[in-house]
Amino acid sequence: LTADMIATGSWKTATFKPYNFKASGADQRAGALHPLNKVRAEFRQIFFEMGFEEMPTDKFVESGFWNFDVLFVPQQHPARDLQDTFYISDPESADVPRATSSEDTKDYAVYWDNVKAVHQDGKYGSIGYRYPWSGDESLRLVLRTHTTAISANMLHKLAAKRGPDGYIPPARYFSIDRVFRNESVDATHLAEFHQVEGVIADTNLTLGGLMEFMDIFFGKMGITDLKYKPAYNPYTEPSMEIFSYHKGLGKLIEIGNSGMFRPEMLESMGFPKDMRVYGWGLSLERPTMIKYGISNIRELLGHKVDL
Ligand SMILES: COC[C@@H]1[C@H](c2ccc(C#Cc3ccccc3)cc2)[C@@H]2CN(C(=O)Nc3ccc(OC4CC4)cc3)C[C@@H](O)[C@@H](O)CN12
Repeated sequence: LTADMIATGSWKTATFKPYNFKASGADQRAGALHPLNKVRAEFRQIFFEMGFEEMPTDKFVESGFWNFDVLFVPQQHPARDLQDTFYISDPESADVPRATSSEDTKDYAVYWDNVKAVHQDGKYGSIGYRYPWSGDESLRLVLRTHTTAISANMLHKLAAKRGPDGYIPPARYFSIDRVFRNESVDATHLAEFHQVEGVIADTNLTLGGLMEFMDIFFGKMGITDLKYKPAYNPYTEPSMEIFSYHKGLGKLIEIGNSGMFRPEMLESMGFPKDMRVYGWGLSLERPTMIKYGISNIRELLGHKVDL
């Protein structure tokens, strides 16, 4: 039946086959939520219900100062080499760190000097790395290699806050966003991935408390029976790799990494010696690939082409 048949009246003499009301409709190319966004929403829900505040992660480009130096990562560390980190050629360098809003009352010159001192000469009881710390190196621009750069920026601001009791208020921050590593690409690794990171700042925090919190946090994702293995990060001491036995895969798998941020990082920011900060991280891609049975990480990118 066409518009023309109706207009000319020819429909009156035409023969039509009977309607098949049982016929299925045409394939509707309906949209669907991206698996990464579905897993991201699950993590965000868990963070929010556990009292975490989401960090602003809309800065992919960071200075070496925020991405490495404030985290007590020495300027000779291999993670800072070209084969691990994407450096930006234009602009050539970042501005020196400064307050970016009127309510930011931190003295960035003092912070800069503290970071330089703790690397170069040691400070706060640490012997430091004892090398000539370079301000120019610190101002080189990189694609952030981890969201811990933002965690450091948020913790630095927290150190200036005071609660009604006159002390720095406890805080819980999280972020889930893209990070960039100049790594060789394979079926499970791309030059970028989404890092999930949480930090908890408070007094009387212990390593046992971190393990207990990890059990609860990952338990909410159905990841149980965690095992902890001593590890090393320049910015956390002690550090632990987190493992879990995955029944589906029939093996122990690495779930993430965690630790207590070092005093060289926290006291440089102005935190008192009794303030501790938990940090932990994992990727969004790994749980998503396992949950949705995706074997090649490229399936998480771009259009899914039906072959
Ligand atoms: C360069 O690779 C880094 C990435 C990524 C990672 C590792 C560490 C951190 C961190 C951190 C940190 C530590 C201390 C303080 C602050 C942040 C963040 C991301 C994953 C971390 N990993 C990872 O996600 N593994 C994982 C996580 C969940 C999961 O769920 C399954 C349903 C059951 C399965 C696996 C471990 C490995 O995949 C590892 O090979 C790759 N890691």
